[in-house]
Amino acid sequence: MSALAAAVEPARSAAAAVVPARIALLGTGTVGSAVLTRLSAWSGLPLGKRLSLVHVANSRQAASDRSGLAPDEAGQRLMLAPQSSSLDAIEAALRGVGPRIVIDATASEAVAERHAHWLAQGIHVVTACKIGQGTSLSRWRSIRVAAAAGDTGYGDSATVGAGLPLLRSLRELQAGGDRIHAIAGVLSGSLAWLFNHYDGMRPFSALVRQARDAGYTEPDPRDDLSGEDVRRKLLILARAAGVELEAADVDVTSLVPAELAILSRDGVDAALPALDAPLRERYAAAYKRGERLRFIARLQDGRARVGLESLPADHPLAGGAGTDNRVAIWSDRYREQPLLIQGPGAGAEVTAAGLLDDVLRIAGRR
Ligand SMILES: NC(=O)C1=CN([C@@H]2O[C@H](COP(=O)(O)OP(=O)(O)OC[C@H]3O[C@@H](n4cnc5c(N)ncnc54)[C@H](OP(=O)(O)O)[C@@H]3O)[C@@H](O)[C@H]2O)C=CC1
Ligand SMILES: N[C@@H](CC=O)C(=O)O
Repeated sequence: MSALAAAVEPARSAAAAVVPARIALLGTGTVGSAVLTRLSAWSGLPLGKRLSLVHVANSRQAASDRSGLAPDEAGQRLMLAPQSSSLDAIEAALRGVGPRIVIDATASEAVAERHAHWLAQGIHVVTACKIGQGTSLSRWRSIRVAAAAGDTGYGDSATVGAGLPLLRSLRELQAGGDRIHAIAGVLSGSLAWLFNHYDGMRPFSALVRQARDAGYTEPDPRDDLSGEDVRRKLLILARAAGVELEAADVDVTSLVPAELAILSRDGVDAALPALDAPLRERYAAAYKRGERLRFIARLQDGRARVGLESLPADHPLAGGAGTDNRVAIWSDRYREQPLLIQGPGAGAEVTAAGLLDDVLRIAGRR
């Protein structure tokens, strides 16, 4: 063996000896399916060898295999699975050597309620769901306490900006000694898409259906239209910036008329046209002034608000296309001109990529 080969060999066998992280994926809808697609593209590649999918579940069924489920067969295995879905089954399914990671690709309160428990048990959590960190302050605190107690990671990149480097930038600025002064911007991918496409001619409700079918909205699009999804994202950003707000501290102006808000989920689609007349009026008024409608979140001096604003066409927050989020951050070093972060803020592929970035970061923590 040459000297070079002898030097390379131990490094190779150390890499080969890396124990893959064991993954439980919860949710196989828009985002969960894209996670499976991305994982299956890594089959046989070095990235894929670092991860072993041992459990997949939706709200109805679950499939587990300690030796690993092939991601491209997981959907089929789930359909044929005799096991009904239970959050109690996850710890047993993840048992074994190597880091254990739950990926939460649901919008489920019950799953979010378990985050702290898993973290305290030594199971890392990576989530696209904002309910864990973006609702009550007590739940946000319990997640942080549990992660410290369990020495576990909480991957939240996908919760705001669908994986855009927003939370990461806030944390890095503070780690570098900056205080965060203010945050303002478009935090909803679906509302960005809607107001980038709405021209006052087509009914707004038809666009909402299109955004839902493209996978940009929450499972219930009223969670976007009411501003609730943006409230959660602003709370996550604010708390990460050291401003520990309660949900009620955010002043939210909803786009959902009362007659739509009171319906059960089954009745929503048929009632969406209730949005059309009020939004046509808002659009016409903005158009007359040469302005653009944008759904904006603002945090400044401990005050937070979320709602539709009419902005001059050349306003820094009026730009962007498609589902673009566009967020300005003012801090000690970005005092006059803010740091501006822009990019797609919704969609299955970017969100799945954001989730798996966090998974790989955590799996590499050893
Ligand atoms: N869509 C996007 O662009 C983005 C979404 N997100 C977040 O990702 C999450 C998922 O969104 P999306 O994929 O669009 O939603 P979907 O409605 O398409 O999928 C949700 C999935 O969660 C499953 N589920 C519900 N409860 C449970 C449970 N107790 N155990 C296991 N699985 C469960 C559902 O099961 P079943 O199929 O049986 O109903 C479904 O498969 C949401 O929290 C959303 O806010 C974040 C960033 C971007
Ligand atoms: N429904 C959300 C999806 C991403 O979080 C949005 O529209 O931004």
